[in-house]
Amino acid sequence: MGSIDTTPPTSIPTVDISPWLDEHASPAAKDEVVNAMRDACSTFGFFYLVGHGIPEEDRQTVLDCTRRYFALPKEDKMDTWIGKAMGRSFRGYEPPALQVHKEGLLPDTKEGFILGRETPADAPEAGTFHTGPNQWPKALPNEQFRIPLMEYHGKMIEMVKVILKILARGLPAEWNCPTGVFDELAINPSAPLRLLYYAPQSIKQANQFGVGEHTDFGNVSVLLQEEGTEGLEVLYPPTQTWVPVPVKAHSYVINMGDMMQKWTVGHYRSALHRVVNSSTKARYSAPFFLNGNLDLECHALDGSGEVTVIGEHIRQRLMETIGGEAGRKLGL
Ligand SMILES: O=C(O)CCC(=O)C(=O)O
Ligand SMILES: [Fe+2]
Repeated sequence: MGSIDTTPPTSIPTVDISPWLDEHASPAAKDEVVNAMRDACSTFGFFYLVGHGIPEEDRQTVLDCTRRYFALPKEDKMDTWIGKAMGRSFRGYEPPALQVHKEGLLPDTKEGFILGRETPADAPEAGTFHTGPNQWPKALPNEQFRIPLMEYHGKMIEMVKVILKILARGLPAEWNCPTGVFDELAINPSAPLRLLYYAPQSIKQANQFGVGEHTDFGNVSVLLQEEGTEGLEVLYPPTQTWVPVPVKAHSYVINMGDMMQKWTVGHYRSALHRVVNSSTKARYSAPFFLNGNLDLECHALDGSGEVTVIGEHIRQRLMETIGGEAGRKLGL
């Protein structure tokens, strides 16, 4: 029997996927990538991703767009208010204090702007859950907001497809899953990119966070954070300790969501995390969530029989954090 480690780790692991992307890398080097990602996702559920190939310039452009949006006057932001989004598409401005993650906590202080795959208003599916046209702020020229953000959004989907291929290879061999087991996830997926702003907090209340402790709902989350800021923490279950996740230059923070945990019957962990923002400095971040194709029926990969439809699962989880009247108004 192995001994239980009672020493909390000081950092989440780092996974370099450059050998996976390099056509000249050896099979052994690719296997090492698979093993590193599998170990990170089955212990922490979180890792720093490096060697991803997304140019730094693209990442900085997204953070510039985020700063630009939140510098707009309140009326301009409210012009894109999520309550004005088509049907149940869930796009646009999310004012502060919309989400409560746990009983006893005050609402999150963060505010956000949500965009996703562009579905024209006249498409038959427009206005169904998480599907529809984006709401773009009139005050920002397309070249300074819409165009670079949609380009980045497309790159995020492609990058997550690569991560899914690696994760598929890291599933237990006895499950006999094909290497394309996750491929259908990324076909017409629900894939929100959220621009987030955490206002400086001069007074920190013990029961209020930038984002209260929570797990992500979907399959794979890709977080871009601004360098020189801090606040993200991940719970390490064996010791029940919050491990800080400081920003590491040129990296993403990747984590598994609840749907991935359910689908893989806990092989990949969806870990609790939170953002403590007690800094007197503003903080910007841009998490991207690959929830996946909303109609997809996910059969538990160990063959045990449980079936979950992604759209239903995501809607349930959202209702738990944006319940009551606000949730009803947004079409949950
Ligand atoms: O802003 C961050 O660093 C993390 C945000 C987060 O956890 C979320 O939006 O789910
Ligand atoms: Fe999160």
